[in-house]
Amino acid sequence: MKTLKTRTDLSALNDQQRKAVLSEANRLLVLAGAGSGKTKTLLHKINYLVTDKLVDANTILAVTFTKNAANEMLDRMILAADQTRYYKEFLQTQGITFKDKYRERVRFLNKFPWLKKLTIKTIHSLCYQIIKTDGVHVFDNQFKIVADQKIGNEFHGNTATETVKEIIEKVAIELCEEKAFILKLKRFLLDYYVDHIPDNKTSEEFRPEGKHFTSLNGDKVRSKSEQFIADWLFRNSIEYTYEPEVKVDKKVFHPDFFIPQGNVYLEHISNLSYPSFWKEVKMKIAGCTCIKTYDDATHNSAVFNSVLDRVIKGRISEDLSSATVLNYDEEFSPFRKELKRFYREVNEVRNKIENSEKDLQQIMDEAAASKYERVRVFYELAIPIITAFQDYCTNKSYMDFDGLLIKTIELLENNPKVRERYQNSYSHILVDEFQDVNNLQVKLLNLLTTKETQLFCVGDDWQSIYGFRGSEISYIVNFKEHFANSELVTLNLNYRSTDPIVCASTEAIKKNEFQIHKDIKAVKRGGQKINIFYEENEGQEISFIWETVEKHIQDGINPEDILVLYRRSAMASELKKTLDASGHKIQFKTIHGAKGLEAKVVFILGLHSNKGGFPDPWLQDKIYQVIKPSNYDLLIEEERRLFYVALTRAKDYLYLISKKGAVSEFIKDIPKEFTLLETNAIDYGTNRVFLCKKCETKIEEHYKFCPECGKSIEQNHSQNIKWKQKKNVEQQIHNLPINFERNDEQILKSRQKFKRAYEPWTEEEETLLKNCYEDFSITELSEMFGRSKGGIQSRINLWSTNLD
Ligand SMILES: Nc1ncnc2c1ncn2[C@@H]1O[C@H](COP(=O)(O)OP(=O)(O)OP(=O)(O)O)[C@@H](O)[C@H]1O
Repeated sequence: MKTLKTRTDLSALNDQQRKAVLSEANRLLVLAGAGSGKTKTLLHKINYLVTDKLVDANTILAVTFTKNAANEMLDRMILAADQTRYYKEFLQTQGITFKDKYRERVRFLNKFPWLKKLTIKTIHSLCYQIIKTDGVHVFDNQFKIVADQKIGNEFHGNTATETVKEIIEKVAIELCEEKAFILKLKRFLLDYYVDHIPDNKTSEEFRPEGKHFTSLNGDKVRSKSEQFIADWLFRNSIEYTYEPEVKVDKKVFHPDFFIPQGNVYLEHISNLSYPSFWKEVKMKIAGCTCIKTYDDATHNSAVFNSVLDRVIKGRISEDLSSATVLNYDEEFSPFRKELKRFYREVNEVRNKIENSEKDLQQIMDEAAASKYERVRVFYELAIPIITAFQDYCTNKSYMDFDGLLIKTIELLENNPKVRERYQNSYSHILVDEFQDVNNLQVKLLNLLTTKETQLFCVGDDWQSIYGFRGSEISYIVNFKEHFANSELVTLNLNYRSTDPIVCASTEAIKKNEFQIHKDIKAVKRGGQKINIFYEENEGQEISFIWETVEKHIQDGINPEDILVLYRRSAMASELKKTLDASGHKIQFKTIHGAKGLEAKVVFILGLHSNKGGFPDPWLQDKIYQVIKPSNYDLLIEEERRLFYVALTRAKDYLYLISKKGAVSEFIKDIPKEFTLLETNAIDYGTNRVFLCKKCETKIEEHYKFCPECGKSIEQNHSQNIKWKQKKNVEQQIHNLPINFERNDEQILKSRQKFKRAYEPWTEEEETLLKNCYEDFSITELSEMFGRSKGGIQSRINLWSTNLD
């Protein structure tokens, strides 16, 4: 590319990056893969605008998605401006706090006044400023921000002391003062989060055998009808015993219920009940009153209610109209986890409704028409909570993040003078992470720009991962249709990761249909292949990661340059505890939270196909489909983009953690040429499979030679032999008796991990260890013997010292 003389130093950019910086287009999309210098290009563009184009820094607005990204942008601008290199050294100082960074950032911004004039903000922060200044037309401008979590000082302390989650529970508690509501909520939690009644079966069909239905007072009963009776008794505050034992003539009977207040037994008759004639006769002889209800009546709950009113209430002397008031804490104390999940789902629904085109009434009508009881009841509970939440926030002058956008749009749409003022304020608008914009954000950008405004967007459609929060990947994929007369520059060199990581991630994402094809090349050639670990037994993954982390730290990698990523926080909790206890301060992040980050060593947890693994297309839940129908393939595509983001955080070493026999489809998508098989064998079905060390062909265990290159399995696959040897030793250890009876808490805990923790070594065990310890690593021995690594090592040390 012909180089144009510029005052800004653009020598650190490649041709495409420079083309983007120099472009005069009023609408430009810089489309790139991960690690290709999007942010770097955007920052050079700002420098170029101010230095070469003499644009007033006051009129430049750079929009980021997170506060951290805005701070990082500012830091990178300061680093470029600071010739003394002091700021670089400061940022590299170990242990500096967030506050230290903030103070130093402000000090440096004061040193470079033009930097201070720039507006580098999150989109929410920009809206906040607009509403604070001009929002009196649309809201109480003394409002406070309310967020899902406690937030820092982004809004100058103007934040509510309570979080969204706290308010949701608060208004729900108020609604629970009405008995019908609290009982409906409890019934919902019990049916769908405790008993897990599936959508596609009628309740009656659901596991008719065994006691699988939880009644409102927590008993497990055998059928939906019995649950109905138990619930009816509970609602009416009538005490009962479920399946009491009755002895008549040395025979024991178990009628369904005993109601002491009326001294009656109740037997519910269904086509699954055992013949009751004989039982009845015997009970009558014994003088017990036994009333019956029939399954036919249960098909209509109103009918069944009146049956119970008639047959039971008449026999009870006490006045039931003064039935007890139910207490929220008492009712839900055994179900806090389920309640938390329910509120989380209500909040997801609330967020989605705010971002959707539909209003509450429409959602309510569509939910009421759902053919699934679970969906109908969920909305019967959620809509009153969401309405009460909105009223509460208006009353307190609270605004949430989506509210900020909605009110700003309303303000700019309805007040042309205010809109023009903002349009004139910004001649250049630069947007980072453009792939994650949603309808509201694009609406806002359109309101802030005129034909003359330069809109410079950078993004990567492969990294669009906020569809679940309403972002629309189509804005980046169809940029030209949304922004007339736009131009496109593509960046296709990855500076971050090694060749196998770039190739593997590019191959993985290519499985998506909805994407823009890009030919990404790694600048760093060579590098270690991706390491896949297949866990065979519980706890192995922790040992593997622990040892690998230690190995990298010994090799000189800074623990802060090691990143553990996961789809859901629960996947990492055990590992985090273990590593924290070992004193290693490595970074743990959800993949969503790792956006924009990079690290030398990355582990991705939970890549298995079982429930709670990865991919996890949770939005296919029918509850969310009421707001916006989404098809399964598109949800998997978003999961795959999330996988791509995770893979591309790694600079040099990448470890994927999976489970033997339940390998995530995403791992199978990575071509074998980019992966390395370390500790365990892959289970592709019933046979154990190894990769030939010479040509990496899959070879089943029973093969004598590699069918591809002819390499002998016996010679080449010591792993295979070793595996058999290991199984043999494990079997022998398994057959040894456990001789130790102590049950201290610490020992029990340790036993969950190591079967023989604290048990004295027996002669047989010691002989076994002596025979095989040279063939295995300490970790393998620890797994085989069910003892800690320290325990094994000290045993071995003992003999070596004795030998000396
Ligand atoms: N032209 C270049 N020459 C050398 N290094 C570069 C160049 N462009 C970018 N880099 C380096 O590549 C790395 C990634 O850059 P940057 O963070 O700007 O990428 P990105 O595209 O925004 O990444 P992502 O979208 O994956 O978060 C950084 O370490 C950056 O310094």
